[in-house]
Amino acid sequence: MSAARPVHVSPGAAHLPPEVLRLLDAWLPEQRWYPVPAEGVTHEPWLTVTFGGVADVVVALLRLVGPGLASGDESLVIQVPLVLTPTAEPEADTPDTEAAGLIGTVTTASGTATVHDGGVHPAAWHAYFTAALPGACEPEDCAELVGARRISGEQSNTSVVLPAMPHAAGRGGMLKILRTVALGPHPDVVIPAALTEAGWDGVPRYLGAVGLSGAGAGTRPGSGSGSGSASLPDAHLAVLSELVHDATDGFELACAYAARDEDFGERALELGAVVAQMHTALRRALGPGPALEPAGFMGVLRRRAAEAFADVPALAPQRAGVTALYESLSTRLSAVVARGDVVPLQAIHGDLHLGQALWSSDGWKVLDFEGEPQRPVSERTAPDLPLRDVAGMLRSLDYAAAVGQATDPHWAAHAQVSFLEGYRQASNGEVHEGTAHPVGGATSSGSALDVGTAELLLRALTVDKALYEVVYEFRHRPAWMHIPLAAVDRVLSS
Ligand SMILES: Nc1ncnc2c1ncn2[C@@H]1O[C@H](COP(=O)(O)OP(=O)(O)O)[C@@H](O)[C@H]1O
Ligand SMILES: O=P(O)(O)O[C@H]1O[C@H](CO)[C@@H](O[C@H]2O[C@H](CO)[C@@H](O)[C@H](O)[C@H]2O)[C@H](O)[C@H]1O
Repeated sequence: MSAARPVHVSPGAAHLPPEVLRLLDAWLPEQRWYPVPAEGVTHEPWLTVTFGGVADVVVALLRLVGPGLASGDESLVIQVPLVLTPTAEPEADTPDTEAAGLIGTVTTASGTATVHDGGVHPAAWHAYFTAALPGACEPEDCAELVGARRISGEQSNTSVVLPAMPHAAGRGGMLKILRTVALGPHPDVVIPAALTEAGWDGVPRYLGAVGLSGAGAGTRPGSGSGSGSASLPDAHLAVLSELVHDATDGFELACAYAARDEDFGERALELGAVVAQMHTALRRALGPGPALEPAGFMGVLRRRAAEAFADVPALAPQRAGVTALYESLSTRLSAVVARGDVVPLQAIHGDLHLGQALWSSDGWKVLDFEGEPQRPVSERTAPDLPLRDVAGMLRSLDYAAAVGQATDPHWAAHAQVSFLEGYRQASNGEVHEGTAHPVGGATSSGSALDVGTAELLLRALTVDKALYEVVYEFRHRPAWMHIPLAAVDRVLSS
């Protein structure tokens, strides 16, 4: 056993020869987690991270520079862990070596080295793991990493299952290497840490994190230490949590029900209750936010819609309907505020969908508090309306009906009504404590949204989510673009 490994941070491309950077320029845009369309984008080395006592693992933090991308502190930064291994012979590129994460071989003045993707390499997993957990093992006898494997699939980050890792409640860990690094404490660290500390068991228990400048807010004291320089930016690189055993992905579960036309009502009801409890736990753990300010809120909705219209020409016919819906909402919200009512904001999940929920023998567990990865982090972490998460789940149930090819035309609507009922029932418990409105997240202490405004708000947030999804599908899965496009149509004509 050793102490937690210190993390060393150097500016620019220290430890990374230009040959490696050139290799990455070609490889990065092909990765599923690459966050933007690659055309015209260059990769500018920002920081390089190494781990004390580990020779061959180097993490490149690269700023994405290009047309339409934010710059300076707002830049999109991607995390690229690499394993550089000196070798005598260049390794041939075959399907086997690709699966093992071989990016290529470089020859520099100091010799020839293979370059592997650290996201799929045990040496890098070990480096992160021992940086997150004090007293963790050495690589040669690391029982904790036995059987470790990266999970496959459409992920925005890189997650590694550690089935043998012991913890207070049993065995099994999940190491998540964050592919998009944000300046400041990362919500996928801070929120699970706060919910775990508050004792809410609807989230996999938080165990530790890796950060640049020491333990950021919400990390275990002493874990993930950086090299301690006061000038280092605060940013998280990875998070470690308990593995939820025998879990089924919520989206796969719902699609399987939809494919059989089986009633998903009971599961959806339970999920609604868990989402309501999550909102209560977040409000208690992180405190209430400020009141919603209609002009600013509507400004953000309109800007996001304008961005979606600019990105996806197929959305053009919806522009007038979206504008009219937002206009009605703006008028109603202004009236709410004018009569002295307050709509409080709070920490929310921010990108809630069925794939962020695991169904286990212990009920539903909620994952991935990163927020919508395509949004700037300041927007993602800002206090928001809990109703935004509700809209996210409603959209997801619609996706499950479409992807699972439910033939029952009421499958999605029935699941959505059950979800809302579960949310309402669990929120009603809260009203007695004077903290939450059963639908809209407004306070019950003399200042609630009227039902009409709450419903309009939910429609607008559903459209906002569906527009985000249209852009997401346009970039990543064009064959599914019809699903959110149809939803925009439906909400506008309802
Ligand atoms: N603690 C956990 N226990 C079991 N499975 C998990 C856990 N955390 C994540 N997963 C699985 O990994 C997948 C990806 O995790 P997630 O945090 O959503 O990553 P991403 O941001 O890359 O989408 C989830 O859909 C889930 O199937
Ligand atoms: O991978 P993340 O969890 O970061 O989220 C992104 O990818 C999701 C898809 O993997 C995407 O979700 C959309 O598709 C889901 C079905 O695959 C559906 O259940 C969701 O409702 C829908 O939004 C998510 O929007 C995106 O941020």
